Amino acid sequence: MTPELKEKIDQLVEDNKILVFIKGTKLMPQCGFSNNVVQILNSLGVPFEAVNVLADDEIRQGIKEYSNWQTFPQVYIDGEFIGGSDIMIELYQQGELQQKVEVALAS
Ligand SMILES: N[C@@H](CCC(=O)N[C@@H](CS)C(=O)NCC(=O)O)C(=O)O
Ligand code: FES
Repeated sequence: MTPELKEKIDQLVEDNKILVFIKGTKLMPQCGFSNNVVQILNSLGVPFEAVNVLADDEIRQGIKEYSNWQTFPQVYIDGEFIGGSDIMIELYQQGELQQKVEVALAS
């Protein structure tokens, strides 16, 4: 990955307390896995930013290396890589996601 791309991703992660890399947009997710995390975050009613990896192949490939995670969605909360759809569903069901999000938004 180029230093420029790493810097671009660093900036995105830094600027957005809750950031998701998904296929499609918040309003129109293009895959069921991406849709899962969008709906979970919508149901929590928290602000979040979404990057559509289908619209940017450089980011689509680069973020896999950056996160060391090969699939989408990818979720970052407060600069920390959380995981994908399975992990988000699990955290949500355990009530841990609500907690993480509250802590992130309060900081
Ligand atoms: N078990 C994964 C499912 C996600 C998944 O399998 N994503 C695939 C299909 S959308 C993917 O991103 N493949 C890599 C790519 O399309 O670049 C999760 O929990 O997030
Ligand atoms: S785009 Fe086919 S499974 Fe996600």
